[in-house]
Amino acid sequence: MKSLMNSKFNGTLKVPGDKSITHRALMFGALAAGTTRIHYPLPSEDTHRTLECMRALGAEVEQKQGEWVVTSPGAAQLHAPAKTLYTGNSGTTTRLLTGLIAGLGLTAEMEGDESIAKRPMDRIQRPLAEMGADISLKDEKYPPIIIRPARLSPISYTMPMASAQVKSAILLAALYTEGTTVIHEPSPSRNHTEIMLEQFGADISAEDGVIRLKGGNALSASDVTVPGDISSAAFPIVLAVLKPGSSITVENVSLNSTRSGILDVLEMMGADVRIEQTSSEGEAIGTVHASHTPNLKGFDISGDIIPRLIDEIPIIALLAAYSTEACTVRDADELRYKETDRIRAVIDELSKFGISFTEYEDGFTVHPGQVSIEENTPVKGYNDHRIIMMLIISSIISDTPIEIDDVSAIDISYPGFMEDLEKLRKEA
Ligand SMILES: O=C(O)C1=C[C@@H](OP(=O)(O)O)[C@@H](O)[C@H](O)C1
Ligand SMILES: C=C(OP(=O)(O)O)C(=O)O
Repeated sequence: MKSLMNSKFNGTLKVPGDKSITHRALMFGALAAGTTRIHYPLPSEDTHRTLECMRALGAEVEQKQGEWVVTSPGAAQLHAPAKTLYTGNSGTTTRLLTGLIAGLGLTAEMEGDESIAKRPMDRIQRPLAEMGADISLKDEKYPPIIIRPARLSPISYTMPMASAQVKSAILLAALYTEGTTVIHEPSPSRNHTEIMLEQFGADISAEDGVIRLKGGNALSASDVTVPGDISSAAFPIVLAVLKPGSSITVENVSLNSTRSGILDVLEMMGADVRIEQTSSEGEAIGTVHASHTPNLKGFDISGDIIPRLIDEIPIIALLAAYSTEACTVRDADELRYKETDRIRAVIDELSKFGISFTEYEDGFTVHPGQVSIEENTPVKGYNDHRIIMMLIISSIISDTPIEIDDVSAIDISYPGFMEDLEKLRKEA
């Protein structure tokens, strides 16, 4: 990390593929008979967990450079896994797969790492049980998850929280039911499942927060090209905005409006960020140019924008620390149920750099002030990739090395993160 101090960051970058889209392409590829080619998938810890689970259900997945090829006998020929499925650190794998397996009427046991063991699964168990699924949880809430065969029926479900994982688990379970499942979303959450299901031939519509899926259509294998992940791009983009002398371009990144809330926040703050959309068919894709901007304005965000930037809130907290005005995030209680309690983690660790917060149950206010890091301050990454990458960016901006307990979790979502920063580095 020392080599990244006293530097400017300039140049053009392509970040690794979108994690949410890669998970879904593997799952839909396994459900569709035939061959699905996934171009530029994200080869990360989390997506490898989904890949291995699809193999355990009977799909073949060939990993080539820049392409994964899923060959499946089709949903009806998939089988119960021989062993407990291991979902590692991945909430998306755990929740979506529970819906998928319940929908296929198979038996399976599923467990993950220490963090997954603390993430609530009753949020998917409830609607799936309403459909008729037989799912047991530890203490009625946590993994390990046991799924037993059952015949499912469509439901009409109003989601209590905006969660693409809950929505997607229900949609996957609904694929093979007779009739139409209707889901009401309180706020728009990421819609990759809806976009990809349509591409794979499902009878699905989404309008004004209501998603309708008519079960019974077999999915057709289809090729998927995965754009760069905006949640990964967020780190170099914020680095460029905060670091004097920096200016970067991120190409081929997802601009899906259910994911691009961080770009709206940067605009509210008056950051020098320019966006060019290059494709709007299916998943919107484009280029983001970001340059250093002094005197950033404050922001006050809550409501519908929150699911659109939920995973970016740790790095947005750092951005807020460099604003000349107070910045507030509310309605983000979902952050307490991620890899770690991200509200606590952000406040506990950034407070060590002299950043002043007011904490709320559902968010925080960052107060304007001087960020000052003492050399080699020990900080915790909580094994949470997004917290660790945010801490690394904070250290680089301050030109002060810090001691992070463990950085290996970066590979959950952004393999090559440090190498990408190194490529953009120019001596100051
Ligand atoms: O569906 C997905 O791919 C994801 C949904 C979000 O979680 P929730 O559904 O819990 O909001 C997000 O935080 C996660 O990183 C990925
Ligand atoms: C919350 C995240 O992922 P998951 O829920 O899949 O573990 C994330 O990537 O920030």
